[in-house]
Amino acid sequence: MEPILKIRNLSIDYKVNNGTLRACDNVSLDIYKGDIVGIIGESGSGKSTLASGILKTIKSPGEISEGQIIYCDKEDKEIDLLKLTEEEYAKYRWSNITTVFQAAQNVLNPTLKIKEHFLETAWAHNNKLTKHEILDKTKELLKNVRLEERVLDSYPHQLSGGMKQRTIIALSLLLSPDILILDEPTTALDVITQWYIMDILRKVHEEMGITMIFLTHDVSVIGSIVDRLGVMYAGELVEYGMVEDIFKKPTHPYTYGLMHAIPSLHDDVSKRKAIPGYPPNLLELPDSCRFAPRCYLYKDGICDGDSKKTDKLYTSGPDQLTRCYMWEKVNKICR
Ligand SMILES: Nc1ncnc2c1ncn2[C@@H]1O[C@H](COP(=O)(O)OP(=O)(O)OP(=O)(O)O)[C@@H](O)[C@H]1O
Repeated sequence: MEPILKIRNLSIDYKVNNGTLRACDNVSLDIYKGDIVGIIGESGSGKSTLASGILKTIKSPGEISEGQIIYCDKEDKEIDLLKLTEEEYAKYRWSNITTVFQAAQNVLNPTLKIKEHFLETAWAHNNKLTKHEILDKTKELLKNVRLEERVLDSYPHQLSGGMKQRTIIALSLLLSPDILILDEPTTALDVITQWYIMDILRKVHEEMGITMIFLTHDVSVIGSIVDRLGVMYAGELVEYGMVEDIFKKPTHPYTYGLMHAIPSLHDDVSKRKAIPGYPPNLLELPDSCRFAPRCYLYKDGICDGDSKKTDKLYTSGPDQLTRCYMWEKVNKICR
């Protein structure tokens, strides 16, 4: 399988009053064509910053300080997105790489009918399309997200939150992009609507083969849909691999903690455990490995938490990478 996106040593900083905060630190990962990838991590771990980096929407006081994001287009041409000017990148946004985020519903203009959103978006990228062509495609997309055609004549305030989110998903697919980035796409919705939307996205993926990147703090929502899972902690990617491997054999103690914190219907809820402690303040990182203050391997003296050894990712399985150099011990020692 070929990567569609190669992220290399991506670092993104925010300049704040009391210093520079590196929200995304030296992140490298390959996203493969047609895959569904989940990026999980606690609040503040840098997921949204990573998404904004890929979309080149980082705003001051943030800036991309180093790295490359190579996008392989539909003709297999490699484009370094970070080298594009704002104008050049605009050609790729919507048509190639698009996004749906948590507060996406607010991007619907309250004074425009839903159909006008579709027409304006399509014409902004290709003014040769006829109204008929756009509405035909729109109706097909609405069907994919299980919305009736009548929503076309509605105003946003006449739709429920879940309907608005499905409208945005349909809108994001209008120009047949090949990458869809979903940043907490269902967080603001109730649990039933969350599952309904995840099911729709699964079907959209089946039918369109689009590469999807989900960013969320809630692994239980995406666990059943993603092929690969990346785990972020304090700005770093700490583990990346196939979702079954990560669920069955996590090789970073943080991932282990996350997997054992998820409640399940099949086992004793009292066995679920929250990870003790809190993520570090990114302006006052520990001298040790960033996870050491919360790690059993470190607390039990099995690992010395040497930060220099966490500068890179180690191969911990045929298709699995981890930042923990004691990864072989993780499943034996963690509890
Ligand atoms: N505009 C900004 N200015 C200053 N710091 C920022 C800004 N945006 C994000 N940060 C900081 O960058 C770090 C990563 O934030 P980010 O929003 O990327 O994390 P996240 O994992 O997406 O969290 P959440 O799930 O809560 O959205 C945090 O410490 C945050 O305070």
